[in-house]
Amino acid sequence: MSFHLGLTGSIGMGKSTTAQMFVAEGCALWDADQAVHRLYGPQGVAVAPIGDLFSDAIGPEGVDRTVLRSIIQTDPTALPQIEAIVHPLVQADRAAFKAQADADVLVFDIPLLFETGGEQEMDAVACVFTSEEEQQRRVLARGTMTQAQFEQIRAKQMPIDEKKARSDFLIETDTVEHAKEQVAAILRQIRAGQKHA
Ligand SMILES: CC(C)(COP(=O)(O)OP(=O)(O)OC[C@H]1O[C@@H](n2cnc3c(N)ncnc32)[C@H](O)[C@@H]1O)[C@@H](O)C(=O)NCCC(=O)NCCS
Ligand SMILES: Nc1ncnc2c1ncn2[C@@H]1O[C@H](COP(=O)(O)OP(=O)(O)OP(=O)(O)O)[C@@H](O)[C@H]1O
Repeated sequence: MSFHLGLTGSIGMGKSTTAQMFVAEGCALWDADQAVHRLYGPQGVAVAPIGDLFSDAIGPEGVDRTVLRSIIQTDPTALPQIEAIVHPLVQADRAAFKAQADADVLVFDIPLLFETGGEQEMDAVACVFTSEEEQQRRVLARGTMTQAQFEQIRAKQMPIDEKKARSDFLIETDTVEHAKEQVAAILRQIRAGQKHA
């Protein structure tokens, strides 16, 4: 039986970067945002149902995220409708991964883990965190979201302090080296059969 570790945190706090550190230590990874990318891609299963609601958001590459971000910004009903389409498809993708994954530790990178009750499927949860100032700096430095779009998404997420309080392990993403040390320590505990710090 493999160990199921949920990896969460707020937008831009370092989930994807930290997830790759778990992969480097021999874990198998499932990434919810990457699953959404597959669903939105040219052959993606979410393209047709999203197109039925927001035809402007469909282009030659599937769902156009720039258009979708601006629709979400101006129409408060848009994101719940998109989630109703996307979340069941993401859930099915995760089930397919679980059915075939072959590693002692499976890591599930899920930004909305607690918001969607996904922690119930996990043996433990690790939460990445950094300060809100650093979070904003990192997200805006990517240049994909405006400040207003970032704030709208952040406001939808559970506050980071609550995520931290509900997690078994914490990973501070202040430097890459520090995060790697924390990942290695967590895996030592899990592999030694100890869930809690
Ligand atoms: C809002 C969208 C257009 C932003 O796309 P973009 O390419 O800029 O960002 P990306 O997809 O990489 O997501 C970045 C981060 O935004 C946050 N985020 C994304 N969707 C949501 C959401 N529905 N609620 C709260 N936070 C979200 C997460 O922290 C995520 O890691 C896109 O994320 C989307 O279509 N989201 C709806 C599907 C969804 O709920 N995905 C979350 C994982 S299941
Ligand atoms: N341990 C770390 N030390 C320094 N910088 C980091 C660390 N981890 C992540 N970062 C930086 O923070 C930014 C966001 O990281 P990453 O994309 O991993 O976050 P995320 O939580 O997956 O984001 P999102 O929620 O938007 O998908 C990147 O620029 C990355 O280089």
